[in-house]
Amino acid sequence: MRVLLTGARTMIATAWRSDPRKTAVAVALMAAGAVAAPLLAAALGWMTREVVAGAPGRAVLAGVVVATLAVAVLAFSHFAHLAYYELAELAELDFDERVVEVSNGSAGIEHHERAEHADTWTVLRQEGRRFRTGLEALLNGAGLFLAVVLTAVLLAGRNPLLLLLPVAAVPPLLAGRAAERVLDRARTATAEPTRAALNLFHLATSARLAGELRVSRVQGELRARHGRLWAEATRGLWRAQLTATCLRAAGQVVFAVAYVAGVLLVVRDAMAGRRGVGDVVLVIVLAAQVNQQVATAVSLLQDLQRMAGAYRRLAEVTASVAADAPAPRRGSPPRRLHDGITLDGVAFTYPGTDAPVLHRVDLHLPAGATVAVVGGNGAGKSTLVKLLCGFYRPSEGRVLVDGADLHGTRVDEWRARIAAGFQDFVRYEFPVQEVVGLGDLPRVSSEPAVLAALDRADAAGVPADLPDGLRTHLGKSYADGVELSGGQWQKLALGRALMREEPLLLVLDEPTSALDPEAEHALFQRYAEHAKRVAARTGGITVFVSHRFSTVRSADLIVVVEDGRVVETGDHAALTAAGGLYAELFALQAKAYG
Ligand SMILES: Nc1ncnc2c1ncn2[C@@H]1O[C@H](COP(=O)(O)OP(=O)(O)OP(=O)(O)O)[C@@H](O)[C@H]1O
Repeated sequence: MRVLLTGARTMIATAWRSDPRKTAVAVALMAAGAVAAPLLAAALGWMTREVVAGAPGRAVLAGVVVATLAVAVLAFSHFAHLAYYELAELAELDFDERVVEVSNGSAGIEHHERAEHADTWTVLRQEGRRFRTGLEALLNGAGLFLAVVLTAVLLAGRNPLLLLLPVAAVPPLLAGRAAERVLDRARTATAEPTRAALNLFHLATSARLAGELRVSRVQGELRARHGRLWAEATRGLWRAQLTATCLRAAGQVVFAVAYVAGVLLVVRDAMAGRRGVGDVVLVIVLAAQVNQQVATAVSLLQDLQRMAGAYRRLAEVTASVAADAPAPRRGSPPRRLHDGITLDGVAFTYPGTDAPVLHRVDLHLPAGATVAVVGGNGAGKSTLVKLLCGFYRPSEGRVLVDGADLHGTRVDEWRARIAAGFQDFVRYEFPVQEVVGLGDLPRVSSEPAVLAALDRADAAGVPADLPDGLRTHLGKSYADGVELSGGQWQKLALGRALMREEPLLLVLDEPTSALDPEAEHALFQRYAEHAKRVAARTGGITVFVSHRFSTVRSADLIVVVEDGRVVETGDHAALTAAGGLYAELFALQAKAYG
């Protein structure tokens, strides 16, 4: 209930903040439309009385009132709908913005990785779309409340026993709430197959992946798996729908009995001469409205509960993201590195898993060095990079930046001093200028800065080949958007990573996997020279993760990672002379590339 009230308050406050006049008009129209219905029943009773009494003048007047109220019942809610349509859009936008804010609201990325949060995110993304209904329900609910009060007053005036009619509306309401709880549980329980099915649907309809799917001829298999997952989710939801429908029907039966009893009561009063025929008409119409009011209340309650459920989930996620947040940090990163970055006995296990991914890593990355991290798939290279960026805190040990624990350093300041290019990069569907410029937000509009970054990334040719150069809009979401090749997207992403000119730490986690080995090698050489010049001023470190040994041979320090352990470190000459894993793998790759 508290969540429901909080959700309702938040929605109304959002609507009021965004447009007080429209909110007031919507509420007023809704209220007028709601009270018009019981007033119509009263006017019908009045008209009947006048007709029976043979008073044509008053009967005509009553008829005009009846007609006016009948039109009002239809028209008011229609106009109110127009008024609150825009408000509902704003409420939905507000909710979406909160979800985005919470999603990015912590320094780390733990809350995205935890399986127990994944279901909540799935439901939240879907529920955001239903917010329009939530606000409508709220406004309709306020109008309904007025209508119920007026109806109760009119009924009590005919026979106090008729007040039991609204009381009989309670069981359907309770049944409706129970039904919604059943559905809510089912939605959470089926979130996993729903998410998996949506993922398969996305794979099977993505233009980017269409080629691979055709070549590997897995479309049929994907369709079958999608069908199975969908059927599993639907089965769970259907069972819950069945239970919910039975619960609601049981509640409605209770009211139906009370309705029949109420009408019989007033008919008996009329036959005994205690009531006129006008009162019978009034009660028959009003009692039917109570029925309608109950049905509306039940469905409104469902919408409101659904909205409250979405707010509850949002509150849970917000609380857990806040709980994941580290204690306030005081330290600032140095302006330049003197000693470098040290991993001191670092071990790491991903949250929600048991198996350690890094085991007691001791490693020193000297200031000003270009460092290459090599190793097989799943060795732990990207995890190492994530710890350097401060996405996670090591489970054991410390990451020291010039001797100061990274955990005690303000994350936002550390992030402002580093730059990164990831294997899994973002494809922003913006103009090229922004796609690259976003790597250094304050200079997002600076053309010279973007051109220089593209030059460092050896990617100046990408905009040069596009119809509007840096102004070319990218991506398929726009009619005039241009689609790039995987390698071109990757080059722009690399340019973005190189926007910051003097980072203390630049991590490039396989940012060139779509390039051929020679291009990658040339790029690394070129960038390493630039990095050396910058490093002389700032002591900045460049960490390059790659599978290709030919690329990394000129690095000052090569770190070989295997099964979560650093097994060798040194430069190319030292490592080949040592004749260990690096020497073996280097020789293997050299032979393979001829
Ligand atoms: N978010 C995660 N949650 C749980 N385990 C993870 C997560 N990310 C990676 N792992 C596990 O950690 C191990 C190391 O993964 P990591 O991505 O660091 O390897 P990598 O050396 O970068 O591999 P690749 O070269 O294939 O990219 C793997 O066994 C992987 O399954």
